[in-house]
Amino acid sequence: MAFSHDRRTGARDTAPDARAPIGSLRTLWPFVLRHKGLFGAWLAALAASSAATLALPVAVRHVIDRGFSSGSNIDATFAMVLLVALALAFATAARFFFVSLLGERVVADLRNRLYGHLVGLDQAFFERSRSGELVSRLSADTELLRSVIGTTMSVALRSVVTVLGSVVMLVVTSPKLAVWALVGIPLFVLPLVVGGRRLQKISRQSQDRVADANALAAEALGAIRTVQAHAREGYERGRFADAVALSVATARRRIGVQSLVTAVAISLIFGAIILVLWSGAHDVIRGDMSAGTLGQFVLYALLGAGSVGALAEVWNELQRAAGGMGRIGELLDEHNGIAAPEHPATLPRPLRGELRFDAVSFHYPSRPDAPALHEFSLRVAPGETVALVGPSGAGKSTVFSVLLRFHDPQAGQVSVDGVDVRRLDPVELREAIALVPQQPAIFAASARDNIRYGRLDAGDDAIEAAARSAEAHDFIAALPAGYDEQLGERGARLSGGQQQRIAIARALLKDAPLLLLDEATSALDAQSERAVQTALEHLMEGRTTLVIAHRLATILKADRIVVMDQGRIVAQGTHDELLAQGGLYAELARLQFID
Ligand SMILES: Nc1ncnc2c1ncn2[C@@H]1O[C@H](COP(=O)(O)OP(=O)(O)OP(=O)(O)O)[C@@H](O)[C@H]1O
Repeated sequence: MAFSHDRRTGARDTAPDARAPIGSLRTLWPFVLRHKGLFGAWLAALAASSAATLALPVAVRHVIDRGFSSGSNIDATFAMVLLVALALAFATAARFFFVSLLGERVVADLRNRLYGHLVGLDQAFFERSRSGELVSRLSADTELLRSVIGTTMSVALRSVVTVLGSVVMLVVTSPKLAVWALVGIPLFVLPLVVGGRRLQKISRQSQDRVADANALAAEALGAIRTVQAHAREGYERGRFADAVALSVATARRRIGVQSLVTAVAISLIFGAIILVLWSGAHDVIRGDMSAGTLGQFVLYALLGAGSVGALAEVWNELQRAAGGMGRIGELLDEHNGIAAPEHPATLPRPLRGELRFDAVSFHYPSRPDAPALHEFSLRVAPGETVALVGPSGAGKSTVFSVLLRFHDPQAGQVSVDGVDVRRLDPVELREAIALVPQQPAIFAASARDNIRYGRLDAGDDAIEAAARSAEAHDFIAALPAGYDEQLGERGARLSGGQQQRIAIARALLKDAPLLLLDEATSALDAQSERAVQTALEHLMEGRTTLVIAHRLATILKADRIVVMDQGRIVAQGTHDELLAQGGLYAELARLQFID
């Protein structure tokens, strides 16, 4: 198993689950409270805009009753209406501004908090989760919450205020019609709520089908070299087309239901208005009510009904958001199994660089019955270079993992200069170790910044010196933009040997006393091979080195060779000694290092 290889590229997003307890949204509250000023400003703007909304029908009544008759103060009436409208405009703008900004700020805090938490979690967590899913929680779920705060929460509170306000004003305007309306409104809102629910369920299925198609595309595009090398473009086109067709079929059902709901909604709303108008018209004709009052009543009824409808919609959205928040909450609750002890020990300075493994037994959390290391004991003297060799799956990479505290062994002890690594802060431990993985991670940044990853405060001179020492200077200098050349995602613009030399330069810059080297298995051409070899020799100088060796040159240079099989050490010695013993090493040497 390659030490640095990341196999978790799961691109498939999990569909947000339908319902979750609204209570999980409470987790958001502390994030909102951090912006008390914005929150308060929003509430103030909300109060103002609701007051203006509720005043508008009264203004309209005045227009109808007095605005058209000569003699009354027509200018003053219209000026008042204009004033209410302007107040509504500005209060609404302010409300939108404050609540949207609040949403952005809260979501930004939440994303920072979540990402900060995630990058610090232990390897066991990353082994059981898929990186695609984590990214989707960081993006899709937090996005959901942005809309909750920026829109849903705003609509909810505004609608509650409007519903209550309209009910009061309906009763004030015409108690008799109010009874009609209060019985009628729920009757016509109910079918809409039911239809909305159903619509939402189908919508979700439809989104899931779109996500499936996207996941398929992401997977194929991510492995485009494999796809093309197998000449499977046609096959992939077919698979994608099938997924898209399925999503259209699901969308068709959604569109159908949506059309039906629209027809029912419009019939019901107009039916209700006509009913109220009809009954009110009789009152107006009899002279029991003014035309303006009827107008005012209808407007309040519309406002109230619209807000009840909005609340029903908001409820569904809140539940979706609660689902998102629930999943984020779960991630925030994940605790780091490899945390620093309360009073961490410190490593001696300068570090001598002695490594000890004492009867270390370890199995991966997902494989309790398959020990990856079995009573593994090894002492590496300061400055010594030990080569680990063994068949695939022997546990070589696992030795690195327990030393780096990516995992803690179930039994035994790992120590550096006599200090048990479990007593150290993992950050201090890892600062003392330079790791050159088999497949170095090259970031989508400049060559300079990629090397600087080894020591963030390194100056340009130090970076160049490290690159020279790593035999990387010449090829970097020959790039069109030199050290400023962007290396492309995953180092797409570099050869394998060049990527390795960048990783070596990074390790040289880090200048840590302990070196873990996972030699690449892939063969390089002779020239590149020699450059990498020279770079490695510079890197190993004066450091305690553990190297997972695949090349004879490296093995011959090591002070000692440790042969591993099934998590144990089966033999140790020099190349000649081990060859003379025969056994596993002789077999491996024949297959791997000696043509
Ligand atoms: N993350 C993991 N979860 C579960 N099991 C694992 C994990 N990583 C490795 N293993 C298992 O632990 C054992 C030791 O693996 P390890 O990667 O240490 O071997 P290796 O000697 O480095 O092999 P290779 O030379 O192929 O890289 C193997 O049986 C492997 O399947």
